[in-house]
Amino acid sequence: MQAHLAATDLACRRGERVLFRGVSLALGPGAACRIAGPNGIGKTSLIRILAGLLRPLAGTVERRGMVALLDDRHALDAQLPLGRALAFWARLDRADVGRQARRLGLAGLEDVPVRYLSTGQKKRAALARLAAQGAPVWLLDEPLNGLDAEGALLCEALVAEHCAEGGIAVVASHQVMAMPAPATLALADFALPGPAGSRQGETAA
Ligand SMILES: Nc1ncnc2c1ncn2[C@@H]1O[C@H](COP(=O)(O)OP(=O)(O)OP(=O)(O)O)[C@@H](O)[C@H]1O
Repeated sequence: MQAHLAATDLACRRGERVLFRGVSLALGPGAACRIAGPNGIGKTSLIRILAGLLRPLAGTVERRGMVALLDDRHALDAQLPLGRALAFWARLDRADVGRQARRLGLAGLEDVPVRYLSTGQKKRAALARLAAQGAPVWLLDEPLNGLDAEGALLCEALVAEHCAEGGIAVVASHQVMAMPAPATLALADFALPGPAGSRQGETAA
């Protein structure tokens, strides 16, 4: 089954604000797209709509293939040593997370409780799980946050390899990131006019 992710005419409302309207994209195997825009424009909201975690105000999303979401909720048990926290996902995903963890520079940290890891180490651990998981569709929300220069290069390499193997990557980031394809969706182009971007009389979906 070939990976596919398409969004048609999406609109998003958060609270009383309509953030954007008319967002569409269509990504097939090997495609990548960066969602760019300033703080608060709605990048995380769009990623969550694409993931199926947030209902759009309007529009539809079609997904084919397993979807993996990477955001600042790393889904690693804070009480467990890193090795055991990753082993949980290795069992669930039937994947070699250890190999990816070593690649991401986490060797030697297996016995350190997740709660003691630095921000960048936790992000690297989440990337290791993502890379091992084998999901064809990656949704990455600010993947470079917390990473040093070497970590950022590793993250870019993972995305490039994923797409070269036929995966799809959507990356929401206000930071410039090397992407395997030059496609950028500037969310500001779809933001509602006016200071609050709101429209009267609309109801939340
Ligand atoms: N649950 C919510 N209820 C009401 N408003 C919300 C909710 N979640 C987010 N918002 C608002 O929606 C807007 C967009 O938030 P979002 O996190 O999608 O933006 P972003 O582009 O990812 O921002 P950043 O670059 O700072 O991460 C913000 O103004 C935020 O306050």
